Amino acid sequence: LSPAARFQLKIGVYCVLCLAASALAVPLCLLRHGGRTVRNMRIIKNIVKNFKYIYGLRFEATGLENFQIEEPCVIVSNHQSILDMIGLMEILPDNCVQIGKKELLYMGPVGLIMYLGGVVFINRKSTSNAKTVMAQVAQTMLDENVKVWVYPEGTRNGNGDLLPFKKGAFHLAIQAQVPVIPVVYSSFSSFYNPAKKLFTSGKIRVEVLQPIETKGLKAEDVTDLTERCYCTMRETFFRLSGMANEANSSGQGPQQ
Ligand SMILES: CCCCCC/C=C\CCCCCCCCCC(=O)SCCNC(=O)CCNC(=O)[C@H](O)C(C)(C)COP(=O)(O)OP(=O)(O)OC[C@H]1O[C@@H](n2cnc3c(N)ncnc32)[C@H](O)[C@@H]1OP(=O)(O)O
Ligand SMILES: CCCCCCCC/C=C\CCCCCCCC(=O)OC[C@@H](O)COP(=O)(O)O
Repeated sequence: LSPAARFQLKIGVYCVLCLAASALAVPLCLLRHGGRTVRNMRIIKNIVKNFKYIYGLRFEATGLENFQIEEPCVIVSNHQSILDMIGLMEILPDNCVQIGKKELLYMGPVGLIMYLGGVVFINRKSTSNAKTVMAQVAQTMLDENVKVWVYPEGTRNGNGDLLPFKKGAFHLAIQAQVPVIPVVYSSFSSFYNPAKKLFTSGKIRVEVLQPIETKGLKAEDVTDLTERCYCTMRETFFRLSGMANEANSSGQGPQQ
């Protein structure tokens, strides 16, 4: 097999695996909990945690104790690829739902299992819709003590740096007055690169950083909170990925 065909095959297997595992998990979730609830995430997690063995991925996680807080929180992490779902389930704390784009709902059994797991779907093309949904989430997380996982880059990005952060996650944290917990995954580029048709086994470092408190912060502090979080996560990303620290710019976004 050529490297390109091998790459396509591995991705194809991943898609089939996700579809098949979802089709298996749907009846399990329905029998166990009867419908849409975050408690289904435990079932999904226990299944997905085995995917890493198929691809020879190893995870080395530190800072997991930072998830041990009583109150809800907003977890923000970097987003490199569809493989992030494996890294997500590797460390996902209990009672935690993710924010996802609504297009994911239409992936057959995969959409259904996300729905059953309590994933909150937003329409990224409509800021007002996204804001309304996020405001409801702020209330729900307090009422039901759930954590919310957001990818603040808003899209996948595997180019070896972080995209500038969108502000939704930070509005959410300030509205609910709950801490932000940053989570950083090291770069996949040494073992996974679609442009180079590279997909081998590899090790991923994950660090759960200390909670950043938002008590007393107001809407006008969102930009500052976003930027602080971005800088900390970018530094951590370069450190975990073994790259020279390029994060000496003061603001968000790639340096000119
Ligand atoms: C069993 C086997 C199973 C196998 C398969 C299993 C599968 C799954 C299991 C479950 C796993 C689920 C995994 C799901 C992963 C999903 C990943 C994704 O889909 S990532 C993409 C979607 N997520 C996001 O986009 C989140 C990040 N985006 C944001 O936070 C954005 O801010 C937004 C979407 C809320 C809005 O974006 P946009 O319209 O582009 O607007 P902005 O530029 O961000 O903001 C415009 C101005 O509005 C202000 N703003 C933003 N939000 C708010 C708010 N909530 N309240 C008030 N104001 C807000 C913002 O500040 C901007 O104003 P400015 O003046 O510029 O500051
Ligand atoms: C009957 C319909 C069949 C549809 C077949 C689709 C098969 C797809 C199967 C498995 C794919 C695995 C999905 C795992 C979930 C990962 C979520 C994810 O990473 O979404 C990407 C999104 O965050 C960002 O989107 P963009 O980078 O902006 O784009």
